[in-house]
Order: sequence, then C-alpha cells, then structure tokens
Amino acid sequence: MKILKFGGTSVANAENIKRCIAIVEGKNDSTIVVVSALGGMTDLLQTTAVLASHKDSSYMQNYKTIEDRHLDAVRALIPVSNQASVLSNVIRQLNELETLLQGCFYLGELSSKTKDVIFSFGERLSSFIVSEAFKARGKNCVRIDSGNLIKTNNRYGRAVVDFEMSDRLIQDYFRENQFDIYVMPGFVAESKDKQITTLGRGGSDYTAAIVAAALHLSELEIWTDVSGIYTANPKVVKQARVIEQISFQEAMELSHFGAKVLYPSAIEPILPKKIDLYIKNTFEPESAGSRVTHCSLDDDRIVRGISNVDNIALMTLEGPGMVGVAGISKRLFEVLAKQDINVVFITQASSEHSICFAVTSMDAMRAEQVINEEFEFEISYGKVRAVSVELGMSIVAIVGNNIKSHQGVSGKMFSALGRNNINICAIAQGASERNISAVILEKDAKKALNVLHEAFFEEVVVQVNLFVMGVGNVGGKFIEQVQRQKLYLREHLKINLRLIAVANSTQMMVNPEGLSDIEVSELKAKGQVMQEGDFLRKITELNLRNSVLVDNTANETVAMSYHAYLRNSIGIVTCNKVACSSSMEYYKSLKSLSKKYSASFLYETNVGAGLPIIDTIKNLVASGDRILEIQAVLSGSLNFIFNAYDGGMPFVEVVKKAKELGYTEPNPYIDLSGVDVKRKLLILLRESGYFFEDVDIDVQSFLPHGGAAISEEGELYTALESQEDHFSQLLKAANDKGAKLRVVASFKQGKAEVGLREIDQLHPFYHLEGKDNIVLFYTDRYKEQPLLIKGAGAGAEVTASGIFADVIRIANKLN
Ligand SMILES: NC(=O)C1=CN([C@@H]2O[C@H](COP(=O)(O)OP(=O)(O)OC[C@H]3O[C@@H](n4cnc5c(N)ncnc54)[C@H](O)[C@@H]3O)[C@@H](O)[C@H]2O)C=CC1
Ligand SMILES: N[C@@H](CC=O)C(=O)O
Repeated sequence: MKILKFGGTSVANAENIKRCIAIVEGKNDSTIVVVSALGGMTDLLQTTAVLASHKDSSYMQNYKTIEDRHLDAVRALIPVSNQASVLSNVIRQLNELETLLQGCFYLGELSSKTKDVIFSFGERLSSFIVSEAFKARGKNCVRIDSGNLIKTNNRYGRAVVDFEMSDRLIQDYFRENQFDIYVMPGFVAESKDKQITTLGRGGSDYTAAIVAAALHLSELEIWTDVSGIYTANPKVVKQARVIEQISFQEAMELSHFGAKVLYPSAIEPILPKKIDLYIKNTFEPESAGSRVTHCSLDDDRIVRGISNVDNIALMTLEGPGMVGVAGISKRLFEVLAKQDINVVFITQASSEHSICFAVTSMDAMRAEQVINEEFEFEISYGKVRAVSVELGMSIVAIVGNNIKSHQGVSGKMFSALGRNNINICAIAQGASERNISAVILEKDAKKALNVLHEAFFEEVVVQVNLFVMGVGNVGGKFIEQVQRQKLYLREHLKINLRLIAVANSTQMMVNPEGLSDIEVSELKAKGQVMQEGDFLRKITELNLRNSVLVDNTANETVAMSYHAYLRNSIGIVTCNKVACSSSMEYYKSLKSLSKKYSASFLYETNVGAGLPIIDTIKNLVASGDRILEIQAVLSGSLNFIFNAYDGGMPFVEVVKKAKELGYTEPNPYIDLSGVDVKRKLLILLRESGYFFEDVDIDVQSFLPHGGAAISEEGELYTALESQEDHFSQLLKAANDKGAKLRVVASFKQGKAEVGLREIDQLHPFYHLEGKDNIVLFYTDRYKEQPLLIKGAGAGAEVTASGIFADVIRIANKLN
C-alpha cells in the first residue's frame, strides 16, 4: 500500500487535481491519498470567518469566491452526466459553511471550536471532490472521514492526537476495507466527544504521517510544488539545488529554521517507525525529489542545507544580578511560555551576565512587557536592566549531521559572513552540533544565504559582482574583455563574473541579475539619471556578496569616495590615479580600511597600465628588500609623442594622435604638464614605503607657458599650435647630440623629480619604442644590475587587461 499527500497548490484547481490523479493512477498499488484544501483556501476561510465575526458583511464576497472555486472544480472534473449529485452534495456542505459564517456574523463571535469547524471545510470539500473525480473515472475509490480514524483531545486549533486509539482505528479500518484508492482530508480530526478538531500548521502532512505510521508503511510521499528540499531557499539563492538525501534530524533542523517544505510535525510519527519520506513535485513528477531517511547517509557532505527565518526580534536580558543566581532563566522562559510566546533561539554567555534569545517580531512587544513585569523588582534595584529588543533581525543557520565531526566549519561560516561585512549579533550552536545559527540584520539575510551557499556548496565557483564606473576608452574595453572572457573564467578558473551596474558621468544602468551586452550598450539611451552618491547607494542597497567597484574614471569625486565603499566591504579596483596620489593620509586610510573591512583595494594600472610594476614592488618590500633608486619612463603618451615627433608632423598633431589612440588622460594637459608622471612616481615611492607628498616631487615642465592648468582640450591644442617653435627647438637640440627626448621620473638619494631629458644612445631608455614604459629598480638585492620592467605603458586594451587581472586577483583570493 502507498500513501501520497498532496498539498494546497497541488489541488488548487481542476487542472492541478488532474495532475494528482495521473500521479495516483501511475501507482500500481492501492493508495491512500491525503489532500489539503484547495490552495489558499484555509487562509481565505480564516479571513472570511474573521470578517464575519467583526460583523463585516464583505465576508459574503469571500464566501462567494469559496463557493465558486469549489463548484468550478466539480464542473471541470466530473462529467456532466454525474455532476448533479456531486454538485448537490458540495452545495449542501457549502450551505452548512454559509450558515456557520452567518452565525459568526450575527453573534460577532468566533471561538476556537467554531474556527476548527469552519477551517475543516477546506479539506472536507477538497477530499470529497477529489474522491468523486476518481469515481467518475471508474476507480474503486472511497472517501474516508479522517475524524473517524484520527482521535484527539479538545485543544482546538492544535489538537493533541491520541495515538493509541487512532492507530487502532486506522488499522481496523484498513483491515476491514478493500478499495484501490482511499481519499482522506488532511488536517481534520475529531475529539472523543465527536467535535471537529484540527491539527495545526502542517496538519495535512501530519495526517499522512499518522496513517503511514499506524499502518507501518515503508514510505510516505509528500507531493508539493517544489522538487524537494533545497540546499537553500531557491527564491533567494539562485544556485540552490535539491538535496537528494537528507536525514530526518537534518530535515527537522532545516524546517525549524524556515525551510517550509516539510513541517516537523510530519516527521514525528514516522521517525520511530523507520519510514522514509519522499518530497516530490506534482508539476515535475519525473524529477527524483528528496528522500528524507532514517538510514545513515553514505556521502560525507558536512553541511546539508542552509536556511533562514526572517521577522525575528533579538532580546537580551542582562545585569549584574544575574550572575550565579539560580532560577533566572527558569523565570524568564516560564513567563514567555505562559504567554504562549515561542522562543526560537537562545544563547547565554558563560559569564551568566546576560541571556540572549529571539522571538518572532510579532511577539516582541508582548515578550518585552511580560519580562519587564516579571523582573520589575530586580530592574528597580538595578540588578537587571530592562530587556532590550532589537527588531528587524533574521536567523541564518547551516545544518548538517557531520558538522560535529569536522573542525573549522564555524570558522568558515563566520569568516565568509565577515568578509562580506555581515555583522553577527548572536550565535548559537546546539549541543547536537547539527546546526550553527547566527542572528544577523534582516537586510543582510539574502546576502548571507548566498555567501554561505557559495562557501559550502559552490566552493569551486566564486561569484564576483562588478559595479563599473566609467565606460569610456578604458572602461569600454574592460567591459568588452569581461563579457568575452566570462565563459572561460567560469569553466577554467571557477569564477563567475557578473556585471551588475555600469555608469558614465551622468547615467547608470543596473541589473541585479547581470547586465547583457545589449543592456550595457543602451546606457546612454536608457540609463537612469545619476546624481552624486547614487552609485554607492545602489550597491549598498543591492547588498550583493563579493561586490567590487571598478573605477575607470579620472574623476576626483569618485576617487575621494572610496573610503565609503571600503567601509561597506566593497572591494575596489581602480585605474584612476587620483586616490593613491592624493594626500598620504587618505592613501594610508584607504589601505587600513581595506584591511579592516576585508575589502580588496587594487590599483596595479595606476603605474605602467597593464605592466606588473606595483605588484613587483609589493613583493620586493614584503620579502624584505629595500628600493634605493628608481629611474623610469612612466608616461606612455609622452613616450609616444616624443618618439613620433620627428619634425614631420607638428607637435600639436602628434598630441592629438596620442589622444586618439587612447594613450593620454581624458585631459591630455595632465600628461603634458607632468602631473600624470608625478602621480605615478608618488605612488611608486609610497608603495616602496617612503612617506612622500605631491609637493615633495620636483616637476620640471617642458611646456613653455608653465602657469595655469588647461582643462579645455581645445584651448590646449590652440596653445600647443602657437608653441610649435618651442617644441621643434627641443627636438633639434636633442637630435644635434644624437639623443632622444624622454620624460624621466627619478628617485635617488631621497630626491624625487620629473623632467624632460636628452637620452643618449647608450642609455637603456634610448630604444624605448612607441608608447612603452620602462622602470629600473635599484634595491638592496638589485644593486649593480637593476630590476627592469618594460613594455606597453598606455592604451585601452592593455590597461583594461591590467584592471581585469586585479579583478581576477580578488576572485582568486575569495576562492
Ligand atoms: N589610457 C590609458 O592608457 C590609461 C588610463 N588610465 C586611467 O584610466 C582612466 C580612464 O581613462 P579613459 O578611459 O581614457 O577616459 P575616458 O574619458 O575615455 O572615460 C572616462 C569615463 O569616466 C566617466 N566618468 C567621468 N566622471 C564620472 C563620474 N563622476 N561618475 C561616473 N563616471 C564618470 C565618463 O563618463 C567616461 O565614461 C583614467 O583615470 C586614466 O588615468 C590608467 C592607465 C592607463
Ligand atoms: N596617460 C597615461 C596613461 C597611463 O596611465 C600615460 O600616458 O601613460
């Protein structure tokens, strides 16, 4: 014999009921079918009854819906020739319900006993309709009145089952009757004095479990609208997957922490009988579902699932008067129990100075009041403080039988949360060590579930969420490279890069699921207008794990807002040199915030575009070397300009060409004035461990006008045009000596300077082609022969690839 329970969504309407019928008919055995009320019906009955008892005549509209849904189901399931008798039976039951509701309306009353009768109509009607549908298909089917088999006490709303009597009645019934299909209403039972009772939340699962246990069946199938118990709520964690096998204890822990697929009450009767339970999907009957089993599981999975409960209030009772005093916790929890307030989480510091516990937000105010009343005396003498209440909390829990036999599981859990700036307000680990739970802010719950899922179930694939500011020359190439390389990264490096937002100076485009190429290209046409601070607000609001800001702008405001990103544990990759070359104080603060909030701060492209210059210094310094001298050509655009300026084309045209090729700063004056090189040298010195400010570097400008900065590109070109003589003289003087012009950055004996130099043929800088950069480091270890790094030092493609490398560094670190 088989037993199948179908939940509310499975029997929500005629179409779904037909699916259930097909599933039952596919079993080659006699079958007990336990059904819930039509989906949403119990809630509808409840609101209708409440409305009626509040003398609100609109309850009749609800009643009409109840009537229509049931009559529609009959009309769609039962052939017209058989419909009359079925319809008249359903109408008779509905009339009874209507009369009861009228009673509530006239009396303005709704007792627990009346509620049970009213709510029972959901399952009583659905089971009748389903059984008639089977009969109409010629099946040897009977509808059982569950109240005849399941006996309870008179605790209305959550009646307690008399297992001895119920087991006997169930066994007798099934011994004496021979049908192919038995249909029973779930949830409904009867007291010994023949009053209708109900079995509380998850009551239909409970009904099926009671019957399965009484008949010693080998398994129970719960058919619902999901394909089993998931590793986490699939609505919140996209990567969640169905757990194929799970122990009863694990399933109970998960359901306690909010996994709604199964109610613990369903497990209770079958657990001692070693009956396996299958969770199956009515809408995907071919998928395997989850097996909840008493057998020991042969896999070595440590964490089986992750779940969460929202709407939690964290409460703390503390005070010196609690230390060493027996009975405080007894009084605390007793007063809550008396008020029927369920405590979902408890933790106590070993100092005994405080007890921290959680209740649902709905119960919080009542709990606060009764606790403060209970401890009124102690509070008035300052021995205990009034209980504190923190609303807007969630509990997240990892669950698994093997947690107890593995070290480092909690370490992994808390460091994953910490890395993502998720503050943990309280922690509890049951003595069974089957779950580790943490109370966090509700706003972080989604992120926490994803972070934990990634840590325990997707170890091989790390998701990095990119927020890209600046989609010009460099930013545009970066996005192109990311979108092109995504698949490779996923397959070969187990990195899932998602481009969540892009912005230019005025607009942004966001898609929390990841932007497509088309969406990115529509930034200008369809992007939303962006004000200062909007981008950061959006990132913090989305609160995604492993969020990284990629700054491809040259903007000062953006650079000066990095601290706010780091404080929110948002990593930063930047090619914008403004932050690291601003004040030493800001530079240092960014480094320390990066450490404090475990948020990476990487800026390899600040010097030498894609060349590994900063990383090399970091490694030299970390391994104990000392940078003694730096000689470098650090401007790709200036090197290109002085290589290309050979008398053929006017200087201004060569500058325009450099801009066109994407080698210059957005404002080329920053390159020509030496500011860009100065910034780079400053960054190299700071990375080398020297305390340098911008003013400590001497820049000898090669521009004739010196003076005020030019921010207008047109103005710059006009000025350069008029200064052609000056540049041709510089060129001639160098040519006359057989030398080449190079803008050299140097640091020697504590002195740092930038200037245009005539480089002779024997110097390593002489043969520096095109837009190349070169850096010579003289260190304690590289004294005679310097460490040399040379290569393309500007250009969108190479810079974007340097930024990309920084992003991959972050992802690898997270992995
Ligand atoms: N071109 C190169 O070879 C290298 C460039 N860099 C750096 O790359 C950065 C970008 O340079 P390019 O792409 O050539 O500049 P670009 O002018 O082509 O692009 C700048 C982008 O930033 C956006 N932007 C400006 N202010 C913004 C704001 N407040 N918020 C959001 N977006 C804003 C602009 O709308 C534009 O999309 C600069 O900081 C530069 O120093 C670094 C190394 C090499
Ligand atoms: N404008 C810069 C680009 C790289 O930082 C340069 O010319 O080197």
